[in-house]
Amino acid sequence: MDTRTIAPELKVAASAAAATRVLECRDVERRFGGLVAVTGVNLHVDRGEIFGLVGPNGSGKTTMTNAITGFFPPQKGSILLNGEDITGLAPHKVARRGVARTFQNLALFNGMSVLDNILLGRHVHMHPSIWRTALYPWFAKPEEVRNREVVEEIIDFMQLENVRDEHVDSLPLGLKKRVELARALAARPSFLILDEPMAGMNQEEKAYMARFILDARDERGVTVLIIEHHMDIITGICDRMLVLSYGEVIGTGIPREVIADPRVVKAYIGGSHAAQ
Ligand SMILES: Nc1ncnc2c1ncn2[C@@H]1O[C@H](COP(=O)(O)OP(=O)(O)OP(=O)(O)O)[C@@H](O)[C@H]1O
Repeated sequence: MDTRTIAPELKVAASAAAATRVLECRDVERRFGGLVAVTGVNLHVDRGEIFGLVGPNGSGKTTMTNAITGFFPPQKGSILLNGEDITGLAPHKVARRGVARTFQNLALFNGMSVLDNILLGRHVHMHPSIWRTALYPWFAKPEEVRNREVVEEIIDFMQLENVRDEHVDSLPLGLKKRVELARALAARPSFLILDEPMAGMNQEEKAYMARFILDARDERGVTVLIIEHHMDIITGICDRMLVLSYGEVIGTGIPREVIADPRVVKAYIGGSHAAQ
């Protein structure tokens, strides 16, 4: 396209949109053997948004997060983070660009304390090599102090003071999920992907978790993509949402409008998850 034909005000608007766009997925497709897990998925998440990704079981939600974070890159399409193409970048490199995630199934280290689990979230910021640290330990000292400071601040933010020295395996599910969120936040991400952070929680635990997610956005400036089956949470905290069904987008926009869309209602009633 000849850009000279585009009106200046449109160019300004386009560059402003690009500046606020944290994540953009363009025409993403991922297959596993003959199975098309997701295809033709376009989505974007703007800075400061909480964006909901929903859909019945097997609709491709985790596949999308794995494509974004580099675990299973797309075979077609592209993924842009802050305007830069990160398609196919290794997971640790995506993490270094400020992306953190939690997992659908808890990925905590059971034999370790809450504090040590959260400290592991700092690994993306640990620079000295093992050899340098072993030979010249004073290099590592300031960094270790800094990591401890960050972790203490996160423990305070996530209200985990009372259980900081407990082994994570002794904690109830709601607290384990909170520790996982704390570990992700310890990386000081600018973009956070939460895969079913409230699965298995009771109403009170869900309300707490929703509060922490909102605070992470409001007080720490974190942009959030959340996969969640609880529709009350999606409508309660998400600015926008997108619905997948059989790997394709069937609805996107403001939650209260999207959940009223007949295609979305049908997908949920036909799927194994009823809208809750
Ligand atoms: N690593 C993999 N190897 C093979 N098939 C996979 C893999 N990951 C996902 N799939 C398949 O891709 C499809 C989409 O799965 P995905 O886990 O992305 O769905 P989902 O929406 O996250 O489901 P759920 O809500 O149950 O977590 C499914 O048919 C699944 O079996």
